[in-house]
Amino acid sequence: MERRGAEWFEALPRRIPNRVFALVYSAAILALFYRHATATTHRGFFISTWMVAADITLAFMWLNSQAFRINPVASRPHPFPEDLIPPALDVFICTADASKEPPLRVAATALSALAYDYPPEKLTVYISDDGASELTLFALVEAARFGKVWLPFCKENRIKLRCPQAFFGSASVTFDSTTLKIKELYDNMKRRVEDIVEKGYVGDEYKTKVFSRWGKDFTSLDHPSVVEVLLQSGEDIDAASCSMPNLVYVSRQKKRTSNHHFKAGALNALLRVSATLTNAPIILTLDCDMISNDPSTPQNIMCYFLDKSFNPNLGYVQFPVRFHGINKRDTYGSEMKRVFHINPEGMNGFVGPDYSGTGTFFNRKAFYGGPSSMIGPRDPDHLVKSHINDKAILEIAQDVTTCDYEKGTNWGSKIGFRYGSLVEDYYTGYMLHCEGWKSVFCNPTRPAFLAEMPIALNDVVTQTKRWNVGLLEVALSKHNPLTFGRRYIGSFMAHCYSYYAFGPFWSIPIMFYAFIPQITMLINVSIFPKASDPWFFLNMFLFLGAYGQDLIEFVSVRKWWNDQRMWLVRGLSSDLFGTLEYISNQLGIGGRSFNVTNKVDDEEMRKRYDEGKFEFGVSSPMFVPLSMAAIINLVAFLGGVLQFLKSRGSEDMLGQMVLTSMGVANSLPVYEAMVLRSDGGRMPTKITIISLVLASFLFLVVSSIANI
Ligand SMILES: O=c1ccn([C@@H]2O[C@H](COP(=O)(O)OP(=O)(O)O[C@H]3O[C@H](CO)[C@@H](O)[C@H](O)[C@H]3O)[C@@H](O)[C@H]2O)c(=O)[nH]1
Ligand SMILES: [Mn+2]
Repeated sequence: MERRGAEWFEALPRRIPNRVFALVYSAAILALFYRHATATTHRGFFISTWMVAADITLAFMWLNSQAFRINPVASRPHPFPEDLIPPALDVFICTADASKEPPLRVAATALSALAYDYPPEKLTVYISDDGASELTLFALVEAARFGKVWLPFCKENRIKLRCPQAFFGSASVTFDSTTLKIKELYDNMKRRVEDIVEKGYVGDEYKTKVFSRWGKDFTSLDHPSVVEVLLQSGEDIDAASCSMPNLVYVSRQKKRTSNHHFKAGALNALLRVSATLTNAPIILTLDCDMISNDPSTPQNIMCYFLDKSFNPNLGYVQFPVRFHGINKRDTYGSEMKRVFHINPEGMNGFVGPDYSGTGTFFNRKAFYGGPSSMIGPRDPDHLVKSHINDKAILEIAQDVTTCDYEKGTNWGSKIGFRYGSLVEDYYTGYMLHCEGWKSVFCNPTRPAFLAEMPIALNDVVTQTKRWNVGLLEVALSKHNPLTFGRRYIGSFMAHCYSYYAFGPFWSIPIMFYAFIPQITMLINVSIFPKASDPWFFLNMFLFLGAYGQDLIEFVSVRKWWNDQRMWLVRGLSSDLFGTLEYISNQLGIGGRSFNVTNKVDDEEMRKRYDEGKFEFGVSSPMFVPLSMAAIINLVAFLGGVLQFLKSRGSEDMLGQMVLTSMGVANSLPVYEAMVLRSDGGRMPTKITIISLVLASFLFLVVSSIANI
């Protein structure tokens, strides 16, 4: 399964120590289970069972994670072969809710893609608006106009960051007279858009033909399909008399009664519209907050698709999702270094990285069956000859975005982006790999894209809860990576995918280790080996070994610390609640929904975030288990300190004390938010009280069954 070809790939040196460590660590795991099987302790049945379940889950996840570590490989970029003509490129940008995704931001993202250093007659930017918002459309109309000065300005000055919002906000800009003039134009545009957004509708003075569909019966949940060409290459000329690229606004038809399949459905609609209008062989998918940070990206990746010496079955090129606006200590571990940087390198050594949903260049053919089993369209290479603004063509484009179009077809099952999981990105990439497509991870020093992450804890865990529901939808389906996937992509890749799919199960060990050692220590029940027992060192080795390896891969101690804390926080919130939501969906209670991540900035909140404070603020039930853990750990810690002072049981309890101290250190921001803070981000008193009550209850329950 290993990837060959020295000129394209470079094996990373860490794979050797990784393999050695994996051997040692797996011996330690075996020893642990040997002890579980043979040791006679005075733990009760209930606690022993949960402990074994916790340790089995940890061992299973550890086994999965080894697949990422066994053969990490970096890709070597190749210069674009000069004698080749660049193919056409269709860029897909999705937006879904103008109240959570500010129209100005969507427009700025579109501008950053329109401004690519790419032949304008070969570049088309498609916006899919699942919110069917005239405000978003208005912002895009404004962007199309502003683009006519912005594009030549960027190209003449060789600007790299071509999202106007980010560019004017960055510290390195020198404001000469031209720059100031452009900034004024941008500010005017910004003001117009923000005024309209504030009003909530587009006034008559701005109502051009493109808004004609928005009428009385037009709502975001029920409306006909809209396809509007806002810029047309060859027709629209910029301020330097060069052609503009194409810009197309699409809002697929919606009916209350049909299933829209969320983002996957939106992307499939774009696949068909673009096949009708431009049919570029290469497609870039972007979220509406993912701006381009490097105008040469499309040129740079074409080598993978065009160079004959590279794998002809290349399905997609994945860039790491990198973020701007993350605070220095990365409070919520939002960088997701493991998911977006370390693990993709691990998969790059086999079939290739998973699909992250954004920052991905696709081979259009990958959406139509396996490399050797294409299932339509009849002529995937057809060149679109008519004008994209041609009336007949636009009618076809409208037709392919109606609710009924997909009925009785393979869309979402065998072709296009796949339906059935709320992580359509993960699921689609996985299915493409199973069909035989390969992918490649491209991680240039200068980030190709910059995205944003939520800055309130509730938004963070709500996002991961949705991911968890989607992951379980794959894990517990007939496409389970370990049974189905293994047959097509091999064991290593299957374990990589399994690592994510079963991620929500982290809550089994995390809940155990957050509550049980602490409560049992309070009632003087020892559950780990004594400090003088040689087995104690085994436990310490397993604990420190896993954490240590994680730290080494992370490099920055502070970021690592916050990242491991978020792992625990997720285990006590989104992993648990995601699993519960998945179960209730399966039972038919409550429908599946894609809760769009909030991208609106609150100034006060941003200030607190930049200071590194946790943002609780809202009374979210997901804060309850982690508050309970904070309380129980603190009480146990104080109790433990007393016991140690009296030097009673210190030998028996050392392991439990180590975990409790770790729990308290991790909970410091929770105590602060409960007691010390008075700002809007403090822990709501209601949550604190509920947690106190439930923590006491849990204490009573566990202490009464601890010896059973
Ligand atoms: O019905 C929907 C719902 C969402 N979106 C768009 O999907 C994108 C991602 O949504 P967001 O709320 O930002 O979700 P995140 O969890 O931040 O997104 C991550 O996770 C998603 C899967 O859950 C992937 O689709 C994304 O690419 C990936 O960045 C956004 O551009 C949305 O506008 C739609 O087009 N239609
Ligand atoms: Mn997002």
